[in-house]
Amino acid sequence: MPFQLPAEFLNQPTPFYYYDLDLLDQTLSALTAAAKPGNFRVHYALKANSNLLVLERIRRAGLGADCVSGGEVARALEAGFGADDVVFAGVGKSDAEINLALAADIFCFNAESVPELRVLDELARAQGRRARVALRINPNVDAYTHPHITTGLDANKFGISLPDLAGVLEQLEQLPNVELLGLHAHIGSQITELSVFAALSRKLNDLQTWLEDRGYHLPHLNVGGGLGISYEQPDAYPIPDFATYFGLFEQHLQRRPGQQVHVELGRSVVAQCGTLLSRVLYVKESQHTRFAILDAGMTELLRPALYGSHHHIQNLSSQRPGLAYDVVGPICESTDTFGRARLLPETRRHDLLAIRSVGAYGEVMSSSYNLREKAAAVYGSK
Ligand SMILES: Cc1ncc(COP(=O)(O)O)c(C=O)c1O
Ligand SMILES: N[C@@H](CCCC[NH3+])C(=O)O
Repeated sequence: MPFQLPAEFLNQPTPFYYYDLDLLDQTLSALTAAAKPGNFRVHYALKANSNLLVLERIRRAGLGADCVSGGEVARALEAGFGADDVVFAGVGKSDAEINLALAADIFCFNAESVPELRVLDELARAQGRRARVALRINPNVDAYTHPHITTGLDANKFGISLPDLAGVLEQLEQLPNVELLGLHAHIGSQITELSVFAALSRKLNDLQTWLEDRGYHLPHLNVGGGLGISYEQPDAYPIPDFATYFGLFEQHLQRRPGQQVHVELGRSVVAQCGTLLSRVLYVKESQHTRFAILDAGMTELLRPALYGSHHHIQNLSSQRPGLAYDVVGPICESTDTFGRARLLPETRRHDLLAIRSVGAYGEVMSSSYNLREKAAAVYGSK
């Protein structure tokens, strides 16, 4: 079914974000069925979308929270996630953020370097606590995704590279206020070549054997997130292929007896339930190009400007014959473009356009550049 905006929102001032909470619930049901409760512990990555109404649905579905800042840890707790369901990742955690998470007694820090482990040890001692950690390793596995959102290659800033791991474990022995719970890896986002998760599993299997040879038996293994969605055909594929994703880990990851496997999915949970609604301000015909100039821009949705990413665009007001448009925003930047030569029904001033698949990394990445006001969010549910 192509996207339809519920009638109650037709007069809502644009631009605004619309979230289909029913689709979110259906996505969560598919996810939890595929994760077979007990087989995987799923932490939702708040960085994708941290709206409280969205978070509450996710929490009710039984997911934990994966946070990447003190603000996200605080938001997760506010949304009712239990501290023992919160993990805190990030290559540059500040002392204040670590202190907040320690005081809340969160489940685990995904730690990425020896300097960070030392600070965790020191701050935990000062609070009279122990910091539980998983070591984020950089497995050097290519995720075959956009280079800007690949995180698990040697060239990326994330994680501990494998040749350094022995040294890190040695240092860890000197840190009495840090407790090693497990390993963590995240190789990238918007992954559609799913065989990379089999490659990641094989790397982790080898690593576990290497660790066991040195006497380490770790109760937790976190394989990160990254499952991609269909930006091209959101109506044909509204719910990502969770069954294949979890199936690959079931098949290839050698889980040790009693070991808990964690995943941190963001985009695949929320992307398809969000739509950005915008009205056409002007249609401008230049020598070579026909522009549809919208009242939404890169301030509301940065992904096309940042990564050249594709979002499906629909004109909800017009059934007229099609024409090609460059769909652009009002911001004073040439990259403020949502799509080039897009075929749309003939488009006129005040037509309502829907930019699809923006529930993840949409509203959270908005800015006030050009002193723009933040777009509203509205929620639909039958
Ligand atoms: C460490 C970490 N975990 C989880 C995620 C969530 O990834 P995704 O939204 O692709 O599922 C990200 C983002 O790429 C990340 O950097
Ligand atoms: N913000 C990115 C993904 C980065 C994920 C976080 N490591 C996107 O819009 O696709």
